[in-house]
Amino acid sequence: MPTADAAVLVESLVMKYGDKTAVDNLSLTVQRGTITSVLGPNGAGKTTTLETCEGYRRPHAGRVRVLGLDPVADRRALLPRIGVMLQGGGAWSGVRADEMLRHVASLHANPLDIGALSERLGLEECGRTPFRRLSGGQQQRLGLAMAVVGRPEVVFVDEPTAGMDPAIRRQTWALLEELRDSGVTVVLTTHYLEEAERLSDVVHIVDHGRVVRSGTPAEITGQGSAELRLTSVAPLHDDAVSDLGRLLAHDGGQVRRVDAHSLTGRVAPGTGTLSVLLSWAATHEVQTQRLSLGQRTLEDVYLELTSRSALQEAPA
Ligand SMILES: Nc1ncnc2c1ncn2[C@@H]1O[C@H](COP(=O)(O)OP(=O)(O)OP(=O)(O)O)[C@@H](O)[C@H]1O
Repeated sequence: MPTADAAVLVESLVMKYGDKTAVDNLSLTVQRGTITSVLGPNGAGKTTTLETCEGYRRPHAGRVRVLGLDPVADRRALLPRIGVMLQGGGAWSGVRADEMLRHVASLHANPLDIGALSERLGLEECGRTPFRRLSGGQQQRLGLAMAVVGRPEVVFVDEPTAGMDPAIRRQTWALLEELRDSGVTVVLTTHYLEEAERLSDVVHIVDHGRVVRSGTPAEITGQGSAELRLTSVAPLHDDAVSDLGRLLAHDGGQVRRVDAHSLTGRVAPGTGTLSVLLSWAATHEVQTQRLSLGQRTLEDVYLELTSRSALQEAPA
């Protein structure tokens, strides 16, 4: 992946809070004009990484560049070119929503039309409400408006749709997609994996302060292969399981036993696999209690990558 002209470049970043290493040699690249999601469990180091890109924190080791600039040393040059939506809104508690948005707009040379943006994000109804009195979803919307009003080249949005109702969440997706389509780079974190899968051009999955998988959602979910899950009423014979493995291997598939009654596998999608399965079940007299053959989701892969370590850490 080319990195020279990247919107965001994070190289071997290390961030510590006292003795605790929150970000542990993390590297990632965000290409211009993409929606790139940084995903990971609570405490994985996503916010710390974003805050370092935004210039709020100085790297303990490693290098961060945003639009080719150092977010700390070149802060004055970079600030007008980026937009930041902090977790929890980031506005002053007593200030009215419309005043806050006008104030942020006034800091930029060529801001978006405030009326249109407020309408777009359903903020007109609460313009006169002090920030602390806004609902959680309204605070999020105001935070997003403040991040994008200055027409940034790169916008960092930390959990933008947390607390939003489904309709507003969709409007927010549309706004982020429009920004991307107009050339803006969007870097976001979210715990909604369906949202990440739908919106992102590229996804970085972070766990324990490191990137554990990067790619497009299609690459990560392994489009081109399907997930097989089968549970039999009676225990499955070893012969039957290895026979199925042999049959599906012709199309590059593989299966593995989960327990006495169940198996799982990565197989070629389509009717060929289905007919192999049906004739195999007839040959070995396997009566299926459950049989599913479908595309893996980003959530499946995410849980596989991150729950393994969560389980290892769980107290005995
Ligand atoms: N100011 C701080 N002081 C001490 N420890 C901190 C501080 N901020 C974050 N941490 C710790 O650093 C680690 C990474 O936190 P971070 O907020 O970056 O994670 P995250 O991936 O954004 O999590 P979440 O999904 O919950 O927002 C966590 O263990 C957290 O407790």
